[in-house]
Amino acid sequence: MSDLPYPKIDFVATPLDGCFEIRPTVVSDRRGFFAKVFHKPLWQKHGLCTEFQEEYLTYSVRDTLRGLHFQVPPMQHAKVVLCARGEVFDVALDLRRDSPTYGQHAVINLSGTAANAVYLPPGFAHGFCVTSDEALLYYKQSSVYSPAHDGGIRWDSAKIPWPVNDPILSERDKVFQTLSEFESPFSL
Ligand SMILES: Cc1cn([C@H]2C[C@H](O)[C@@H](COP(=O)(O)OP(=O)(O)O[C@H]3O[C@@H](C)C(=O)[C@@H](O)[C@H]3O)O2)c(=O)[nH]c1=O
Repeated sequence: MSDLPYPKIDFVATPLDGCFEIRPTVVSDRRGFFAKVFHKPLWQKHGLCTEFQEEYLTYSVRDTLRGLHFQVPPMQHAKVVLCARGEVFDVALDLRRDSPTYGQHAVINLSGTAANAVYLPPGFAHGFCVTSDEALLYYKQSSVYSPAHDGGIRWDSAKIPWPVNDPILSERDKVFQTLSEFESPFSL
């Protein structure tokens, strides 16, 4: 018996080491579709974290932008983000100070119909912008939420080609430090 999952899951490397798009095979029939995202042995084979401390959902309307968020050490975490409904322009920003891609980002378009997800290792900031009328995002994180370690980079300071110029932002997200002001506590 094969140890590979059915339906198949593809791991698409981004230019940022350790950050992946996870693409499940979507199997459709008259009822709708089935897609398997998580398969512990295969995630381990790709070097991904498989032990998570929190899972949560967020719902957002079109043009909402949340981010760019991270938790600093010792409460840093790996994060998995899946768009269960709608479409988002999702961004991973490398904040590992000794990384050859420090300050660079990857864009992954997530959608509820593709059932794809992004895996961000520790040392990344995450954000997204909603490009459909509404979007439901499902997260897994490898450490618990810690307000004292929760931080961010201002959304418009990292040369990210966001699909909106005037997004809906939280008051907190409007006033984060810029990427150039940020002194990274993350290492590879
Ligand atoms: C993230 C988080 C927030 N909260 C609280 C704090 C606040 O009262 C309320 C909403 O928090 P925020 O405004 O920070 O939520 P939000 O802006 O949606 O934060 C999220 O943004 C995206 C981009 C991510 O990557 C997530 O990990 C998370 O940081 O929920 C928790 O209780 N637990 C949590 O894990």
